[in-house]
Amino acid sequence: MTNAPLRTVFYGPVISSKDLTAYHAWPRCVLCVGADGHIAWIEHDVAPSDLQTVLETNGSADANFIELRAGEFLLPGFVDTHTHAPQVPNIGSGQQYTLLEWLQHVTFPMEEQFADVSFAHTSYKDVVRRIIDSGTTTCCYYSTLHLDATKALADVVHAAGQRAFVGKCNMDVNDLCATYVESDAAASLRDTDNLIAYIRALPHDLVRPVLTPRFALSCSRQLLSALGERARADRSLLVQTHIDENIGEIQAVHNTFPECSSYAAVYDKYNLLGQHTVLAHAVHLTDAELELIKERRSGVAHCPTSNFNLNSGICNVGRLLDNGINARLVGLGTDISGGFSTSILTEIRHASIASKALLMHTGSESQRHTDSTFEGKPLGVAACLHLATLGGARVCGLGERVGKFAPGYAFDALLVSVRTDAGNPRLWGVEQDRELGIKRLGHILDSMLERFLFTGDDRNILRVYVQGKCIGGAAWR
Ligand SMILES: O=c1[nH]c(=O)c2nc[nH]c2[nH]1
Ligand SMILES: [Zn+2]
Repeated sequence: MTNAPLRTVFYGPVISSKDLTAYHAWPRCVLCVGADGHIAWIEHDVAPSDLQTVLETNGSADANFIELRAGEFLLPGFVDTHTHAPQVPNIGSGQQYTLLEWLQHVTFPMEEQFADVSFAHTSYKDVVRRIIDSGTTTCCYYSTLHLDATKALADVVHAAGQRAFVGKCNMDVNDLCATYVESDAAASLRDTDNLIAYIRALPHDLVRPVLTPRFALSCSRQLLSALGERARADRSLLVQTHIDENIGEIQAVHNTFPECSSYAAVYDKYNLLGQHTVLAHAVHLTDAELELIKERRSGVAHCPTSNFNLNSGICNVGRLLDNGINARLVGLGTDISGGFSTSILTEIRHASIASKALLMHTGSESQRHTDSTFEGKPLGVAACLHLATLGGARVCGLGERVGKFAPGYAFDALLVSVRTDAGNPRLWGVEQDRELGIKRLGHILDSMLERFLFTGDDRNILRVYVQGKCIGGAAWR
């Protein structure tokens, strides 16, 4: 029997998130990627002596065959649920500021330069390459307020083959910088509609448009209202914005929208709080806001590096998870250049540290909670992996397509190496022979994963696949 032409079969260790408390670690997995870039079939435990039979039974004996070497494994690609592409050139600067002064003195002057489309195109090529090679297979990008530069970003992402959401900032108000603002709500909407049509006309649907009211302070009521109408009329459109990041910002929102009871209530009033909304930060949510967001089933992009770096506060992610934000819909965001890293690995580390810092601050570990709750505990490896992959995919509405390895899912994946020859000396000593007993192999795989998550970098990410196609990584260059 022969099936449709099958493209590639991988044989070796495969790790994939199950939920916030557990992940699958299959040391001797066979995973077949079809010609369409989707996972065709998976056999979780195949001894070398059974391999040929398994391939033949699945009609895949003639497929391209890749056997992972000892010290290598496959992991679902990272999902960055919140970042700013035009701020990458600023990365690592301006850390003396808090949010509003940082926007004024560091960020808006940088973003203004993207009025020059040729500068934008050149910059975005570097930016997108760097983000892909960091292991991000799906990225939610903010561009600037410029239409043409945002089209350039969409073009670059499209050409690179990354899965992404690309949004043009809506900003018809800017009290912090008089030269970086759209002329009025109508112009902002016209450019937004133009961008949506442009992105939707691109030849494949890996890149999608996203409505991007920058934050409540950057939009007039008229603009918020019109954007909410668009979100309501087209449920396939994702919305991304910021919420409750910094105390000064929250106070300014209260002053600007005194008729609304909270920051979240502003977005809700204008129909921008829905199932397809990605809310970045959510550091200082009140209980009432938490309830509202939960009711609306919006997702949260947890951006711990940025929150530390801009001195915004520590988001209590355990509280969000326990309160079932959109069925536990929380992902990670690099929030460049509030955050200083293009890598979701950095967010994993800071998410872990943030959860421990909260613990130190509030005292001993919570005794009240059960094993399936998260508040008052350090985030474990399984939770970190989940937030970085499947959780992030769910936040941006792709949880049925990417974020884990299962038949029918797109093969968005990282081929990770913790071998000495990957060039990262901090990860020595974890190469092992596949002939070891299955239990020992599983244990080694746990250790490889944890050490990669906490000490790995782009040298360890040999190949980055999106929809079955290799688009980056250290071995691809
Ligand atoms: O971290 C942030 N980065 C930004 O660019 C921004 N704009 C509004 N609010 C913001 N927060
Ligand atoms: Zn941001």
